Amino acid sequence: MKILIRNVDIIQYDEEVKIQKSVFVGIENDQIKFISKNILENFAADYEIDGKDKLMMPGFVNSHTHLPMSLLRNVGSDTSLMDWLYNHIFPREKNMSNQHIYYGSLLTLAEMIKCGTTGINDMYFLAEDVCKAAYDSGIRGSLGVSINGDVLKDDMKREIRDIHQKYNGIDGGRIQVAIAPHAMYTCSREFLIDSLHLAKELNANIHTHIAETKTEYDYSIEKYGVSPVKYFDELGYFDLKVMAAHCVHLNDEDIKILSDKKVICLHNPTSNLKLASGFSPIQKIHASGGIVTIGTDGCASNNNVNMFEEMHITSLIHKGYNMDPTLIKAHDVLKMATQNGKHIFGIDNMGDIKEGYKADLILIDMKKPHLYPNFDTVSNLVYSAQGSDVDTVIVNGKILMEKGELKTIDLEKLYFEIDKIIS
Ligand SMILES: CSC[C@H]1O[C@@H](n2cnc3c(O)ncnc32)[C@H](O)[C@@H]1O
Ligand SMILES: [Zn+2]
Repeated sequence: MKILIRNVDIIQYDEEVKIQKSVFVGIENDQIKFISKNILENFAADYEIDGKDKLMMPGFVNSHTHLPMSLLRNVGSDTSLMDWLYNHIFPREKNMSNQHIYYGSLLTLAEMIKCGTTGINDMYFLAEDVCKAAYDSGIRGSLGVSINGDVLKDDMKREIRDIHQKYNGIDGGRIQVAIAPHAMYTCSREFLIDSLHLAKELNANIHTHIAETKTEYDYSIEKYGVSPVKYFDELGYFDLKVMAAHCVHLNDEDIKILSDKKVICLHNPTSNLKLASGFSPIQKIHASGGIVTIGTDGCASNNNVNMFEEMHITSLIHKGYNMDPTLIKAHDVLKMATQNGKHIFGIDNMGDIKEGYKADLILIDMKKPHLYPNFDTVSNLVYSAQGSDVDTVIVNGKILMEKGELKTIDLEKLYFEIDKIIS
């Protein structure tokens, strides 16, 4: 499939921020084939998009999500993490069927695509249905099969191997399967060691929650004599690629470990604010050369999956909390929310608008009162833009939304199916 986008402005921000006005962008299969002031003569497009008044940028990678939790949106609001999980969420999750997982995932994916997300890093149970929904939606996904308990039983291992076999690497690597032990406080030491062995056997990445609350940090010190980060490090986790959600309660040694071992720190500012878990020291992780990405967490602790909001909040809270307006600059936030997602997928040529890069990109409608006048495009995107400004979404060279209309998800049918299963 060849797509031609005419007269579009593009933003590139790998290093310096660069804007190119009114160019032609050609997409062939999953990649950006050319960016040019003139159309390539031998490029016979199958489909054309008018890019006038639109800005093309890389799509968002929502780096920590629990897709089916849209069906639990607003459950247990105004409680702490442990109260929320054990008294409100876990009891309801026990009753979730495969249908809840599939349609709940699809609902979240619809919301995500509408707000410009092109890649996700998820973890949930009954993950085969999450994988199916992600595959069907066309999004790029790293999908964690979530597990927890005292003993990693044979049936759990079988489930993981089966899902991995069925989905890992399909559609040219668009879908990847990870192993997701929930957290140190819901998994025994033996369970975590066995999960690590399984990840090594499958050559899979690991996605888990680390150091989210002070309660978890204190529990770790009391039970194991070390911080949660050090605990995972001593188990050998960081020899593999680990995607660590939250990373809020960290000491200086933890920050050095996370940065040295190239752990991908998944920052979830809204969830951390709503559950009052604390403020992750991302400016220190960033300054010490660590990898920081941004995620919404599940939409029951947020309560939406809009990455524009997440960027805005990331920038504001760290400035405010540290009383330093120079911290976490708009350019850094934009990279954390988009480009840094490439580390999750292990794909070097993604996260910028360049020839030869993955065609995971979005068009923003810049002709909006709240984006006028446009003196500083990066600040405009981080501080002023809204999810509803997203006009078109392309992933792996396939159009998932055009002019605000979803192409891979039938919303009316989806609402109908959801009404059936929740009634
Ligand atoms: C077993 S699937 C994932 C599991 O995680 C739960 N969850 C959602 N948000 C959080 C969070 O912020 N910290 C810890 N656990 C969380 C979710 O409800 C699922 O049970
Ligand atoms: Zn989470």
